[in-house]
Amino acid sequence: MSRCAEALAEALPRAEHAPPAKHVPTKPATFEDLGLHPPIVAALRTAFPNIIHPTETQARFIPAILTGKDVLLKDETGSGKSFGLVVALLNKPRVKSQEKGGKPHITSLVLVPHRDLAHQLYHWIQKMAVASLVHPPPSMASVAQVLVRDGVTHLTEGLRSLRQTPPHILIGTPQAIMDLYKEDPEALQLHHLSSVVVDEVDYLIETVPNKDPKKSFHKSFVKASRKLLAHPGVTRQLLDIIYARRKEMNERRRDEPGVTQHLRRTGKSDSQTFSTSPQLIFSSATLRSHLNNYLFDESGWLNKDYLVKVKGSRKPAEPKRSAEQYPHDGLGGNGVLHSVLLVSDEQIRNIEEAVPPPSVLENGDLQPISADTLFAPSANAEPAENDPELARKYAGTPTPFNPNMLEAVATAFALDVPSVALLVLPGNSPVRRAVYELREMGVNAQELDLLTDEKGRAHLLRGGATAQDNPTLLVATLATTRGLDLPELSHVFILGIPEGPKINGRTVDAYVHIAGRVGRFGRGGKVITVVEKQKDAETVEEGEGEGRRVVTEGSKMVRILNTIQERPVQFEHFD
Ligand SMILES: Nc1ncnc2c1ncn2[C@@H]1O[C@H](COP(=O)(O)OP(=O)(O)OP(=O)(O)O)[C@@H](O)[C@H]1O
Repeated sequence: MSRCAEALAEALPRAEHAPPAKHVPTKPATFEDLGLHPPIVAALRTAFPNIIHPTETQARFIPAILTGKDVLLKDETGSGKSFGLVVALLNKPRVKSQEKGGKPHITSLVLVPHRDLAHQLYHWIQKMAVASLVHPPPSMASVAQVLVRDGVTHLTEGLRSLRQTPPHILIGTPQAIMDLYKEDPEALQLHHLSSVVVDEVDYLIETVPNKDPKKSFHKSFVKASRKLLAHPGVTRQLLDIIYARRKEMNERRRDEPGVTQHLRRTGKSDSQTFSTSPQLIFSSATLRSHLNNYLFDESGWLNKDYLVKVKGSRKPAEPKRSAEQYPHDGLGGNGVLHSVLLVSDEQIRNIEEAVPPPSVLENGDLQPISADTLFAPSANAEPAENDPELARKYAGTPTPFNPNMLEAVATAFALDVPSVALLVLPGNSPVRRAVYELREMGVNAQELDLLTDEKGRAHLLRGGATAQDNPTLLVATLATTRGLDLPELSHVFILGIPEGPKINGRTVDAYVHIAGRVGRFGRGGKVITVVEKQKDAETVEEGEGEGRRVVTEGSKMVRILNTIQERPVQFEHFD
């Protein structure tokens, strides 16, 4: 290990000296109160001067992590979960080799669903490492590394780098980590890990909700459960490898209920088995009860004797109400406005249920820019042009997108977005093709790619949204936007109902995550879902007698918003 990395590692506290969790005082806690080591807090303050106090949720889970507990963490999008996790992991003591002069081991493994999120966490760590008081600054390879699938480079350069300099924190997608494990299990040294974090756990570990055996849809539950058994997913497989001993012990505890007491009576204990495995942290804004139950009762991975559940308290679940019963003035709880646009060949309009927008927007950044200003040619604007090769390629093939819907996005974007917006396409949509179509409409559209694209990475750095000459529309799918934090973002456009037309918990969660890209830390924002206005012949009816109602794409969106206690607001540029 390099001298500077050694120095940073030395600056970290020893495990046995980790300060105890403190009670959260009534005045805002400081990061030092949580037990974070002063050099880490100093680096945090220098790198992120706007971050002054820990959030409520950080004040609860950071001490738990520092004391080695397993954590089940659930709080709303933008509450600082991922950021707090990174800070806590940086603070953990480095796992050193037992051999004299041996290389240190990887201390923490962070599993994330996609490479852009891996890159974002790395970027936060890099900023803090650069700002640390250790001189010269530590080599980044010894502090953190990213391992994501990228052709085979993760198995060549990635593996070489891990062998050469095992990092304090390894961030990767489960597939890439599994590839590497199969190639060379020793490179990861999984048995030496001190912590494992699974961020966006509900995306990485699939579970099926338990259904009443008497109900007709019980069959589909059985089918889905069988499918899951046959294809458990890579994250489960990885955790089964890392926590094989815990799993065995938990199973033994379940099958032989008195085993723990028996061991204690005979002077032995099974707690050693649990504490020699790395602490395990699961995090997400949406952790449904079936997943929670699976993780807690069935998985066998957790140390239930030493575990905390941290659940956000900002928005308690309320009994279901109809849209009219919501008292608020249309401005969402966290300053976010939710709109739904219905698009047909003839027009773009708001859904009927939408209420007028609040007269004064709280966030000055969101004041719409006039169309004249936007469409005026600007000296600095760099129009995003399509590659002629692409034009040739796409010219002969029909677009997979409804042009009216893309046009609605392009128009709304031009009329209202001051700086940066995100367009989320349905899963499996060809992102490049959407970018092409939007550019043909004159939109400065870019594929969201934080890892390989310098322009993309720049979006992680900038602060709040200020009007730009040529606003950017970043284009992505749900799979690549989970957990991302783009400080400039003021608008999110969603093409169609997220996760398909069926309205269930999954659809609602998908909407929550997409919408959660704005409204972070009081920055406000707008979420505009664009759906197709069905022709009368295409509409479906539900229910009987007085309860009979026509189900449209618009009414489905109202249902989703109702579930999350938000009310649709008119997008003011359309009727
Ligand atoms: N204590 C804090 N004070 C102010 N800002 C913070 C604080 N902690 C984190 N942030 C900022 O808040 C933003 C959101 O943080 P983060 O991505 O960790 O949220 P999250 O809860 O993980 O969201 P999601 O559920 O969408 O993944 C980031 O820009 C981060 O820099």
